[in-house]
Amino acid sequence: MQNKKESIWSHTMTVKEQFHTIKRMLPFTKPFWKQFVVAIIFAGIVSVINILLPRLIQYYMDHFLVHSSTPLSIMFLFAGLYFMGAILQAIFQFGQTFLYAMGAERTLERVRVLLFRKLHKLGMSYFDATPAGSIVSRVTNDTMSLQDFWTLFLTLIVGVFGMASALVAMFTTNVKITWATLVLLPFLVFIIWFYQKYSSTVYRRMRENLSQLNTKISESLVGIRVIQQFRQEKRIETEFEKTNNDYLFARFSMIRMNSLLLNPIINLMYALGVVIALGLFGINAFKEPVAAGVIYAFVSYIDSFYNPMSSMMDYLSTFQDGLVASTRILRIFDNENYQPKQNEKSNLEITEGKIEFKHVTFSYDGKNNVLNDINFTVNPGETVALVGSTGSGKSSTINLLMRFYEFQSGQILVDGHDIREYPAAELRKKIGLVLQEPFLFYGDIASNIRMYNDEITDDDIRRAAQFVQADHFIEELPNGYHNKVIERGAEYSGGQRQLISFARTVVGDPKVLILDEATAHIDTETEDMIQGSLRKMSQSRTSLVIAHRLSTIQDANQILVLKHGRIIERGTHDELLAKHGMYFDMYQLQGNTKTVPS
Ligand SMILES: Nc1ncnc2c1ncn2[C@@H]1O[C@H](COP(=O)(O)OP(=O)(O)OP(=O)(O)O)[C@@H](O)[C@H]1O
Repeated sequence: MQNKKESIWSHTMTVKEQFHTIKRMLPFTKPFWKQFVVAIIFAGIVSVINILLPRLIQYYMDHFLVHSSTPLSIMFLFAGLYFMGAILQAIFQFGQTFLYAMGAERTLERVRVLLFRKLHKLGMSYFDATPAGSIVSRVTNDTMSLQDFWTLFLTLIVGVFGMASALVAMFTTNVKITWATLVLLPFLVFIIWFYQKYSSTVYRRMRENLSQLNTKISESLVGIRVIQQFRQEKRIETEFEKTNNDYLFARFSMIRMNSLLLNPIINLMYALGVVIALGLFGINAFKEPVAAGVIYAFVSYIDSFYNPMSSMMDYLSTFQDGLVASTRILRIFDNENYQPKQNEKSNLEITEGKIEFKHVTFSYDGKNNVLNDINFTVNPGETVALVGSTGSGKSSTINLLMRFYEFQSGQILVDGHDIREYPAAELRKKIGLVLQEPFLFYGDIASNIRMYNDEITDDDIRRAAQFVQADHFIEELPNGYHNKVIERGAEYSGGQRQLISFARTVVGDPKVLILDEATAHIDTETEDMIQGSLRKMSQSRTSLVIAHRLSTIQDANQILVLKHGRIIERGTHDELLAKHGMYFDMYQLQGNTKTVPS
């Protein structure tokens, strides 16, 4: 859930933080620096042409237009020159906008790719702590905010060029009158300062409201079943309407502020500048005649001076947005919460499938141990079952073997070697995991079994499906193995999804098989059907099985009973029943009294 107090959007960045963030974002533009430099040079050329064009008109007015008999050829010459200048300006303007926008887009694309790459390197603990919605919003919304951020730089560069060149032109036209028109400058600076301060608050509020709106939408979509089941629609709708309303009012504030401060005030300042200039030129005219062309050029320069102001201010308002988005993105890049490290250079292979846990202790948060001094061995081909009440640490044990989390002390050995000594690919290939909630990808059944491993042939897929007895239902589908799988496999039953994931696991022929409540979603009939297959699968493989239904693990070579992260009992099914301990109680609770040995 989005916590209002913790939201990064509510934090106003100091100037030092802003500079630091910009400095860190700039290297992303490095591969495209040539485009940016050319775009900036073009922006300079556009500003120069912008100054030269009024000069041309000024020259024409003061040297030719004042005479009643200007030859047509001169008129055409100046018209032609002006037109060519305007065309040149348009070409450079196009080049500047195009090159800069392409550079900015490429930079965004690069940031997105690097971000996505980085996300896949992060460990599970990062994903435990960060809601999926928030990660999606970083890769999509935040990178989009960066677009405005980069555009602002161009707008600023173009604006500064435009204003500076206009100022130089004004000074070269009339120094005194230029100083007089600059009387308005402090007021302008005050408006910019005020706008920047007020707009960042308004935009921040808008961002926060939007973020809450997104959280509400994603929460209600993810929990749609629970919402409908518990008739929460009204409450969710009311909450959504309130958040939406807050967002609307935040936008109203923004519209009010922009409507007042952007164009009207800047236009007013421009008009005042023109009035001052014309007034002073008028006073000067009492002493000596003032050329009309000079007045025309000066008024044009005042326009060029004020014109970039509103677009610069407009982008300034989203500047904070871009900075905050950058900070959020940089936080992902800075995250050191990586997947546990493996020795990627080693050539070690898992050939036997022997698993040993030696004094393994583990905690998710570094404070509270969820596994304490875990010791057990699974010999090649053996099946070891983990049982225990909910929260006792069964899944955590498997999470360590799958290297989803790094453990704090002890050792996990595979075929006698430290698990860290194997390259990640070898572990993933030789240790097959079937999860409680099988996840299917968009595509078809074959691609979900093959998992984009080109070494796996269509025959392999068929054999794997037959092995887990998924072939019957797959072949009855309209397109068989090429039947479509939509997102998360929503069109298949829990049991069917489970069977597909079984086939996916066995097709790679792993040495070690890990089944986490693998039969939880399968009805009794299907379960009976696949229990045989599971036994077959386990025969040649080392298996570590989590099961709540104790009847399914009676044949295990060893059963480990966990409680509060410790193994409190171990032995075969019969040995444990004879102990009359926790396993015995659990077994009886499941209504299995008849088979309990006396
Ligand atoms: N990602 C996590 N972050 C922090 N704590 C966790 C995480 N996953 C599990 N835990 C905690 O670790 C302890 C052991 O959980 P674990 O999932 O291993 O139990 P389990 O025996 O598999 O339970 P169940 O049978 O309900 O699946 C619990 O107290 C749980 O709250």
